Amino acid sequence: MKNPKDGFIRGRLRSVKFAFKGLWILVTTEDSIKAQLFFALIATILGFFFEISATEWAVQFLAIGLVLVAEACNSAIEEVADFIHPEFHIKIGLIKDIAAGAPTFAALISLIIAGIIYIPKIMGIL
Ligand SMILES: Nc1ncnc2c1ncn2[C@@H]1O[C@H](COP(=O)(O)OP(=O)(O)OP(=O)(O)O)[C@@H](O)[C@H]1O
Repeated sequence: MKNPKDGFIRGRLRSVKFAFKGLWILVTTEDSIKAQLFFALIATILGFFFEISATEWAVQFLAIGLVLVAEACNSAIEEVADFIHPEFHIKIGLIKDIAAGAPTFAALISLIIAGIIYIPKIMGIL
C-alpha cells in the first residue's frame, strides 16, 4: 500500500523492503519453492562438476529463475484463490490448474535446457 507522504526514494525503498519480505515468505513457507531451490542447488553442483561455460551458466540461471518466478506467481494465485473462495468451486479448481501450468511449462523448458547442456557432457565421460 502506497503511503502518500513517501517521496520517490522512500517509496522505492519501502517497495524493495516488501519485495524482500515476499521473497523470504516464499523461501521459508512454500514447499514448491524449497523443492525448486533444491533442484537449483543440484544444477549448480553439476555446473561446477562439468565446468560448464559462462554462456551455459547464464542459460542455466535463466532457467532456474524462470522456474522460481513461475512457482512464485503460482503460489500468489493460489493464495488469492483460497482467500476469495476457500470453499470448493469448479472455477477455483480451473484457475489453480491453469496457474499450476505456468511452473510446469517452465520446468519442462528447464529440463530441455539441462539436456542440451549436460547430455553431451555425460556422454563424453561414459
Ligand atoms: N477450492 C477449490 N475448488 C476446486 N478445486 C480445488 C480447490 N482447491 C484446490 N483445488 C484443486 O486441487 C488442486 C491442488 O490445489 P492446491 O491448492 O492444493 O495446490 P497444490 O498445487 O497442491 O499447491 P501447493 O502444493 O503449492 O500448496 C488444484 O489444482 C485444483 O485442481
